[in-house]
Amino acid sequence: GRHWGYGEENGPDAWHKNYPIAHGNRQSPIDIVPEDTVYDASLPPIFVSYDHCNSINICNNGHSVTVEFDDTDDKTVIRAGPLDNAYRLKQFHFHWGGKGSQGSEHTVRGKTYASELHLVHWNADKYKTFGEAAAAPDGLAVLGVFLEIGDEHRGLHKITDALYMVKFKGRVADFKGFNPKCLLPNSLHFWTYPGSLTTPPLHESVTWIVLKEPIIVSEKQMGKFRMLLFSGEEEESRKCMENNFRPPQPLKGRKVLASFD
Ligand SMILES: CN[C@H]1CN(c2cccc(OC)c2)S(=O)(=O)c2sc(S(N)(=O)=O)cc21
Ligand SMILES: [Zn+2]
Repeated sequence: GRHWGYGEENGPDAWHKNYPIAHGNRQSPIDIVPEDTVYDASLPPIFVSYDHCNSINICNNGHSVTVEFDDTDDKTVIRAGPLDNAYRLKQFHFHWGGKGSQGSEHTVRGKTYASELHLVHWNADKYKTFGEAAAAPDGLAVLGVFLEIGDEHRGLHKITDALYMVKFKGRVADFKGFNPKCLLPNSLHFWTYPGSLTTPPLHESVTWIVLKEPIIVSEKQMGKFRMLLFSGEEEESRKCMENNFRPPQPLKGRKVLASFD
């Protein structure tokens, strides 16, 4: 049937037809209003252990470009912060705009960024498989990092130089030994709130950890993401992969905690 996407017909406003949870009480992304967040001095810092990094491949899934990791043991995890367990890195991917500075999913007092990086982790202490965790209320933790246009980012080059290999939907290429630690900003100050996947199946299983400090990337590097296609090689209509972001969703009374004052 009609697969979900970001077009006129199958975009975020239509997702509720096949995924009624789209109108749920803990949907993501949200607009983060700093003055409405609650500073929680008891929130420990997040602890990122990405040292034994083991990326496997880079893939164009028709919605974004993802880098997948070997999550068969606790080599690459995040802990602490709002989390009660160690959460294993499964994949990271991006959302971005068509031009200028829209493209992020979370916004900060209405400000959009050019792109947003999502590092997707699952609670392997508590759940046996990723799929099981992805459907559980405390199953996933996604670390969100804003990308702002400025000077070029040295760590992002390895990614943007590999995008030509996965131009078309369905393409997968080897992409070993990439350590996403180089994509994190200096400060790990974060906002956190209970939310959902921002794409179908929209499971309300994500503890969101959104870093306040953006990383800086160049317009040229962002342009390389827009050379990706939503469509497969065999399709005649070639649609550039861009504006693959869901707009902010109702907060529905949720509290956003801040790890910093
Ligand atoms: C297509 N995008 C999603 C893919 N996933 C997925 C795949 C299979 C099953 C499943 O639930 C059972 C989820 S995922 O968990 O890796 C994520 S994380 C995420 S975001 N933008 O909120 O960070 C979107 C998606
Ligand atoms: Zn995402």
